Amino acid sequence: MDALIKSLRPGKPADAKPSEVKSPDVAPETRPAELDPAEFLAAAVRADLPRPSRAEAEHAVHTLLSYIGENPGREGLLDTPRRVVEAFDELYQGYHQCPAEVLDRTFGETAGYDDFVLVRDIEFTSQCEHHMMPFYGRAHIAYTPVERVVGLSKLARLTDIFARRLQTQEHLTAQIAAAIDEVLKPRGVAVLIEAEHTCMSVRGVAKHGAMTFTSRFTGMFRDNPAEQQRFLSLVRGPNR
Ligand SMILES: Nc1nc2c(ncn2[C@@H]2O[C@H](COP(=O)(O)OP(=O)(O)OP(=O)(O)O)[C@@H](O)[C@H]2O)c(=O)[nH]1
Ligand SMILES: [Zn+2]
Repeated sequence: MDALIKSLRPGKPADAKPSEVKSPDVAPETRPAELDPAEFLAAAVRADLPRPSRAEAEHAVHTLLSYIGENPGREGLLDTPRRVVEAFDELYQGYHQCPAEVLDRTFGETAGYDDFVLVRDIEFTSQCEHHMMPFYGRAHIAYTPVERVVGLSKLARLTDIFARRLQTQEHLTAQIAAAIDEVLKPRGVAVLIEAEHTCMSVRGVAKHGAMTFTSRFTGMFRDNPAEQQRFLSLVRGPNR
């Protein structure tokens, strides 16, 4: 796996802008610049980069409590900075996890299986990068394997790793598809995500129940409208 991640890091200079970095094997038009696999397939937190201490993070929560008009010294709030930082550790654990590793274990005994594999209704909760408020919903993921298949739970684990980072729904959708494409090299990937954003239901425009749909199709799903339609009808069809 290390070799895979290393092979995806084409000696990129630390200060290069993403737009200046070229992935060697992929035509530029097939993948947006921000989806450089060297960036998103490894764990995002690097041991060699300095991070604020836990005490500093708790102090920041203390400051926010004062900012909203609270008294951080009252009994009910004494442990709140610790709890909030622990909650952040949980909600943002995806920064410490490696998407490529999750897809590393594959199985070859598929009896010549040659159709797509669809895992529907993968529940997730993520945090929007604009407001740091939750958005939650379901991801539907299909891929058409070439010889080897991945464990089904790994598609859900992959979703969680990317969801447990600050995200936009579009970025989450694209990253899931790109990771599967990059590691499994399937004949195609289809990802559909439906989610409700609390930043537009409990604040701001306050529209409860508005659902956002995003999709990403690669390979045979992008090139063959019939396959795309078959995926969509299994995900959204009358048998639900
Ligand atoms: N495209 C996209 N937009 C998102 C996502 N999550 C939140 N947003 C939007 O991000 C936008 C941020 O808009 P801004 O005008 O900068 O921020 P704001 O003043 O808080 O906007 P309002 O939410 O309209 O009050 C809002 O329209 C949000 O609805 C997402 O996953 N994808
Ligand atoms: Zn938001």
